[in-house]
Amino acid sequence: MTKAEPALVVQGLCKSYPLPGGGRTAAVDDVSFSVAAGGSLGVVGESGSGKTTVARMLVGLVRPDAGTIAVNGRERTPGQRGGGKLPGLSRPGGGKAARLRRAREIQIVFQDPYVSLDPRLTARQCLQGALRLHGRYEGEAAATRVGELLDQVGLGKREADARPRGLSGGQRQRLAIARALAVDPQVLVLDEAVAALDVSIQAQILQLLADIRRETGVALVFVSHDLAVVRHITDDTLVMRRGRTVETGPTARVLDAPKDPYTRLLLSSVPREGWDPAETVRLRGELAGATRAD
Ligand SMILES: Nc1ncnc2c1ncn2[C@@H]1O[C@H](COP(=O)(O)OP(=O)(O)OP(=O)(O)O)[C@@H](O)[C@H]1O
Repeated sequence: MTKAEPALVVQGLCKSYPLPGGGRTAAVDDVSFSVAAGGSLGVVGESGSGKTTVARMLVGLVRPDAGTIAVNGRERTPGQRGGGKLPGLSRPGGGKAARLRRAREIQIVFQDPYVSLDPRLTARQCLQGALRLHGRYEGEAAATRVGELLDQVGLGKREADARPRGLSGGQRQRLAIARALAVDPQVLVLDEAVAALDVSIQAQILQLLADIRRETGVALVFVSHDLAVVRHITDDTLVMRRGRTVETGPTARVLDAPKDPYTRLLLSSVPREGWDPAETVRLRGELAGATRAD
C-alpha cells in the first residue's frame, strides 16, 4: 500500500438477493478495502464470486444492504438498510445535483462499450454530451476539452467523427474510457474492461490505463477474472470467493506467494508451460471438501 490518503474507502459492504425457491444468497458479504489516490486495486475471483456486484455498488447501480463507500472522506451510500457510518463523515444528500456529483466521483467502464455507448452519437458528440450533462465546460472550453480527451486516449480525427459501429472494439473502449475521464473522477472502476479484446489490443488498453493513472492520479479498481491482467495493472489485489474476501495484499505477494488455498486454485487454473489440468481439478476437489467440513 502507498502512504497517500485513500481516495476510496469501502467498509463492510453487503448485498444479498432472493433465491427463486425462498431464502437469499449473499452476493457480497462484508467486503472492505481502500485504494490510495493514484493507486490501483485488482478484484479477482471466479464467475459468481461477487466482483461485478461490488463494482455496481461502487457506482450506485446496486444499492448495498449494508456498509459504506467513501470517496476522499465523503460517504456516498445514501439510504442503505442497516449501513454503518464512518466516524466524521457527512451523509450524502439526494437530488439531481448530488447524484451528478457522486457520478463525477466514481466512473465505470464496462466490458462491452457497444452496450453503453449511444449508437447515434459520434465520439465527439458522446464526449460533448458527458461534459454538458455535468456542466463542466462550455463553448470553446468544451471543444478544447473534447480534443484533449480524444488525444489522451489516442483517438484521431477520423475516430472523433465516427459512430460506435465505425470504431473497432479497442477504439470503442478508448472512447468509453475518455467519456469516464471527462468528469475528472477520483476513482475509475473497470469491470472486465479488456476481457472482450484481442490480447494485443488488451495490452494497448492496459498501457493506456497505466499512463492515465500516472498522468491524472485517478485511482483504479480493476475487476477481472484474468490474473495476468491484474498482475500488469494493479498494486494490490483482493481475492473474492462466494461474496467474501479470502485474501488481500500487494499484487506480487498475492500472486507469487498466495496464502489462501482458493487463490492457489485460481493461479493453478491458468494454462502455462507444463500445466496439468488434473492438478487444478484435484485442488478444486480438496477445496470443496475443506469448505464442506467448515
Ligand atoms: N440481480 C441479481 N439477482 C439475483 N442474483 C444476482 C443478481 N446479481 C448477481 N446475483 C448473484 O450474485 C452472485 C455474484 O454475482 P456477480 O455477478 O457479482 O459475480 P461475478 O464475480 O461478477 O461473476 P461474473 O464474472 O460471472 O460476472 C452470483 O451468485 C449471482 O448469481
